[in-house]
Amino acid sequence: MVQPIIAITMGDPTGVGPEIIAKALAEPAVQTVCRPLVLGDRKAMERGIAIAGQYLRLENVTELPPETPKPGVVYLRELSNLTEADLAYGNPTAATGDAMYRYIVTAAKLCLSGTVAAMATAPISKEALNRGGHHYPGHTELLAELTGTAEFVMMLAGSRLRVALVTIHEALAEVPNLVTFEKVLATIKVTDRDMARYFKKRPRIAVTALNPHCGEAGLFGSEDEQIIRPAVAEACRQGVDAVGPLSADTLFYYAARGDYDAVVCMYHDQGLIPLKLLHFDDGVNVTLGLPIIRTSVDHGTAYDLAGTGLANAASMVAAISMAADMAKVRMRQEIGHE
Ligand SMILES: NC(=O)c1ccc[n+]([C@@H]2O[C@H](COP(=O)([O-])OP(=O)(O)OC[C@H]3O[C@@H](n4cnc5c(N)ncnc54)[C@H](O)[C@@H]3O)[C@@H](O)[C@H]2O)c1
Ligand SMILES: N[C@H](C(=O)O)[C@H](O)COP(=O)(O)O
Repeated sequence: MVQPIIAITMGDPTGVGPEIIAKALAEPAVQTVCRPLVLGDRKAMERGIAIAGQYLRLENVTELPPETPKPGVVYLRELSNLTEADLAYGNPTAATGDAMYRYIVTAAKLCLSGTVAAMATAPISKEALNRGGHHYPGHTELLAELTGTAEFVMMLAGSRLRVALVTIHEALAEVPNLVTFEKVLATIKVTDRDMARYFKKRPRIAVTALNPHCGEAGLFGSEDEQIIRPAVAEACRQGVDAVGPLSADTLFYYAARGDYDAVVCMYHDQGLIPLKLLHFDDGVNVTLGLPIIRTSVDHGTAYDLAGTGLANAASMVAAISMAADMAKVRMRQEIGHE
């Protein structure tokens, strides 16, 4: 069977991206399940391979990797030719930020045209992306715009816990205004639909409260009773297996022991703290709701480690593997085998 092509975006070339890509591509668990195509910068990738200490050869391609990739070869579509100054570890310039953007846009276009089966992203610096003239809070929002998707969900997934976010990259002070009936309902429904589609299981979903103790009958806020409870009830009416709002302080304990398949959370740190506590090494960030498949590492650019060779590539391996699994599910669905 010809393996699906997964576009792997380099992320910030001055962070740990190139190194973790090199480490991941040296893993048989990655090489045997897909044909990786790296989108990035040649000098940065050469440096990443050297730092990772891997015996890999870099080959530029103008289109795609061959149907039978050569062992030990990394296929690269060279999308930038950054200078030494642009590649200084931990110091991305505006040109570096613009390059990160171009890697992502190219991968999204390749996915949309069906040229590649999925994309897996290495970490970017959102600040550098913005300095490069691209005003997005992260990959998720950029990909939603590029694919014309109104209802999208950031999910971070590990074997013990999966969290899906109602609000993503927002100032905490804005969160209460952004937790609306429509947004909570849409997050529950997209999570239910895409988990059933790609992970072959109708999920049992728990929904967190926003306030301590679910607002304690209005003493600590009204959002839980007035917004979240009706949204969960409507999701259930539409056939979703959901429960909530449940107090966030205890909910993750039950979810991590297996009572729920996913937890819909109201804001970024509410969901990502427990997720990263359990799964920082091997978690995957997956964007649900898009017409394309996108996975990512669950960590950032780790500038403190860039260039040391100490970065852990397990999340990158997991992200590429999940993208390949999802691509295969989708291929089987498209030819009517599921
Ligand atoms: N998927 C993404 O693109 C993504 C995800 C998270 C953060 N970011 C961005 O990354 C930048 C830095 O963010 P941060 O400092 O909050 O988080 P970070 O994840 O980069 O670093 C937090 C800590 O985790 C460690 N760490 C991170 N990745 C590691 C790895 N692979 N192996 C071993 N240790 C690792 C770092 O050394 C650091 O001590 C920010 O610009 C942020 O927006 C990007
Ligand atoms: N919120 C994510 C995390 O903390 O891991 C991260 O910032 C990545 O976001 P994008 O996938 O939207 O870049």
